[in-house]
Amino acid sequence: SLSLSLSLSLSLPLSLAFSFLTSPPLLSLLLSLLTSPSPPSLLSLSLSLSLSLSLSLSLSLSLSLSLSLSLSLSLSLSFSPLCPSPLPLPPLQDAFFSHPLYNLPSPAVPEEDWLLRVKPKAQPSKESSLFWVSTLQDGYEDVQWNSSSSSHPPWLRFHMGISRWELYPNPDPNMGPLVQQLATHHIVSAVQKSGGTQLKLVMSFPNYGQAIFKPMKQERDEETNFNLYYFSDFERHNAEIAAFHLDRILGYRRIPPVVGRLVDVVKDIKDVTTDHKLARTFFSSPVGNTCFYGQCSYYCSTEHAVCGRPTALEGSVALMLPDLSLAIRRTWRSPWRRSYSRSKLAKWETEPDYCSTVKKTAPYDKGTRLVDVVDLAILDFLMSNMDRHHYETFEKFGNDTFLLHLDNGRAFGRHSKDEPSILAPLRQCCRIRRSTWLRLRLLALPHFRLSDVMRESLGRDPLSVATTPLLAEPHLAALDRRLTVVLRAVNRCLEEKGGGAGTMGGARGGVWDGAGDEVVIYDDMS
Ligand SMILES: Nc1ncnc2c1ncn2[C@@H]1O[C@H](COP(=O)(O)OP(=O)(O)OP(=O)(O)O)[C@@H](O)[C@H]1O
Ligand SMILES: [Mn+2]
Repeated sequence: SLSLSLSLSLSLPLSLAFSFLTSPPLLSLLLSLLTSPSPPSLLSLSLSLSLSLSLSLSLSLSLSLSLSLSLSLSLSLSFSPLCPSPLPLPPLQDAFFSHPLYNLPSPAVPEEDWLLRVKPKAQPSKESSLFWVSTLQDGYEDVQWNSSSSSHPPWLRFHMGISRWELYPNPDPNMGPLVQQLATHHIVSAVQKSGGTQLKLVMSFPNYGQAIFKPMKQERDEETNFNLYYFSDFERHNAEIAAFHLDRILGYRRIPPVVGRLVDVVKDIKDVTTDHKLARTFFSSPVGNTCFYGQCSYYCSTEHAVCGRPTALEGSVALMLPDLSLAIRRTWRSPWRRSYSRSKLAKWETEPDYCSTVKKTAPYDKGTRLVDVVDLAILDFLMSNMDRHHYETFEKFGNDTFLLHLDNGRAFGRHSKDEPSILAPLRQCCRIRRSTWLRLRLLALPHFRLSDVMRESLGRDPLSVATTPLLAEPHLAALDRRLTVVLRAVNRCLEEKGGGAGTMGGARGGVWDGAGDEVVIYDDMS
């Protein structure tokens, strides 16, 4: 079944097999079939099952049925109990992202630079369809997911759009529908995600999409206790959301989409979970709120439970990357990793010439890897994330590829203080991509001010449409302050190295010839 999955034929039986493999519960599978919006016959079935359906909804649904399948898909979003109607999200494209610096000419993506490929005429094997017919008699046979991308659900279109240099393009017409679904789609299953230190859940949607849910643990305007080490800090759901926006505004596009969402602890988690260990940790607090704490190595105890009000719980929902069986990821230890000890310092903190060693070490001695680590350091400095011990890449692309910026929950903990050491890669190596540098300078201009662009961008998150801003104003102000620190660091490098801006011949992925150790600006634009 692994080789079948690899062919990614996108037929329903196969994706069923797939979702069965990735999320064990058969029950949720049945449920997802019932609520699957794809085939009209099934849709009406799920309609008749739904009690809370209003007249206007069924009207618009039948309308959309005659129009197209994908339309009915987005309409079924309104089933979520906490979101009675689709949120009025403004269009995601705006003047800012139309700027030429966000639309650099790039050659067409060669076939081998896509992470996943659809086999155009792949048919499910007899064996696998028979296997599924036995349990799910009628229903899915009519479904035709073909290679035309308009028939794919947004999460799948996102997966199909991942390439060697970015997770998604700009502009991305798929981003709106994808964000909308993450924010409103019916949750058919929620189980604890294994691995990692803090509590998080994997949620599944009726169209087989999956997402990682991190619950709110800290109020948005709360600052992290100054006596707390970065490695014992809480993870913040709004940091995950804000990091996605910031990464996109910096023009990186290396963080999977994350949205804010209010879930119902009972209906969306407790009632649908097949995770017995998780289910056992639910309880009612003294004031009658429903709480749970799960099982993990930090903060998973009654004292650190997450609680609904009385059942509504805020959290971040991050789209899951393609399953590891389809796209293996490689984990790299960051050369500027902290010691994760209260008493020890890391090598880079004591050796002033640390970067010259890194520059000679593979894979940092060639290509874009070093400037990509600098890009990541800039993102982390802006949001004050000290917890970047590792980063990941897609194995398929070898060393010439972008870095995934996953796990940003410990960012945006403090606004009143900057952490200069996070910028060490930039300060010590004195190298930065030209495109990054130019975009940073753009974001320092009064009419494109970083804090303003962030405020506007975050304002489009479904959660801030519904409640209060996702980042408190002092955090936004800190972004502008830190941006000037980054630009000053680049200027200092240029002064020290005699304005050593030069072309290195190689554009994206070009081979670093090692000749220009003095070059500050890595030319990725020629
Ligand atoms: N959007 C995603 N899609 C798929 N896998 C993901 C995604 N985000 C994170 N992961 C994987 O899950 C792992 C744990 O997630 P994350 O790092 O966010 O949690 P954590 O509790 O902070 O973990 P740790 O304590 O190890 O840092 C990551 O190392 C990554 O491999
Ligand atoms: Mn982490």
